[in-house]
Amino acid sequence: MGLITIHHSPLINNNTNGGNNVIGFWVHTDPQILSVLRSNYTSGLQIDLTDGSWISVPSDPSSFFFNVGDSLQVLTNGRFKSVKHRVLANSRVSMIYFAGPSLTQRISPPSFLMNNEEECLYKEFTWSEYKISAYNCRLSDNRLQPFERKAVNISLNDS
Ligand SMILES: O=C(O)CCC(=O)C(=O)O
Ligand SMILES: [Fe+2]
Repeated sequence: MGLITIHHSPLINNNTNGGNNVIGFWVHTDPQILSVLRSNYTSGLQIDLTDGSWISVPSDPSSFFFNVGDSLQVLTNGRFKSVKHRVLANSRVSMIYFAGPSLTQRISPPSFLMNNEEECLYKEFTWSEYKISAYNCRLSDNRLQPFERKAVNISLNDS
């Protein structure tokens, strides 16, 4: 299953916000498996480095940007991270294909990926269970948290 969206984050004068960045799309992780993004020549997409700083993704209209979603984080048992990101209001236009599972699909890592004794970080759930749970969360929440088996601390710097 998939979904295609087109985003336009209009340019908003920073002076109207006391010189602070104006956010076009608030911080979130993508819920699906993989997001494939193509943008115009305008930057604005930023990744949360979890230490309070943000790194900008350079715009390149001749490249695709792939982003790991929450479902792929679970499918790889945390090996691939679904990073928090946001978009600044900056005349940016992007088109994104979100590749997601079907509603009844169980999301859990395949056995061939698991090392001996490796424990699943997440309880098994279906994509529709995730979606129902996500409706009760805020956009910026860790929407995988209700499915964690125990407190997992996944940071960008984990090996
Ligand atoms: O507009 C962008 O570059 C990214 C938008 C986004 O993060 C999303 O739609 O999930
Ligand atoms: Fe996103």
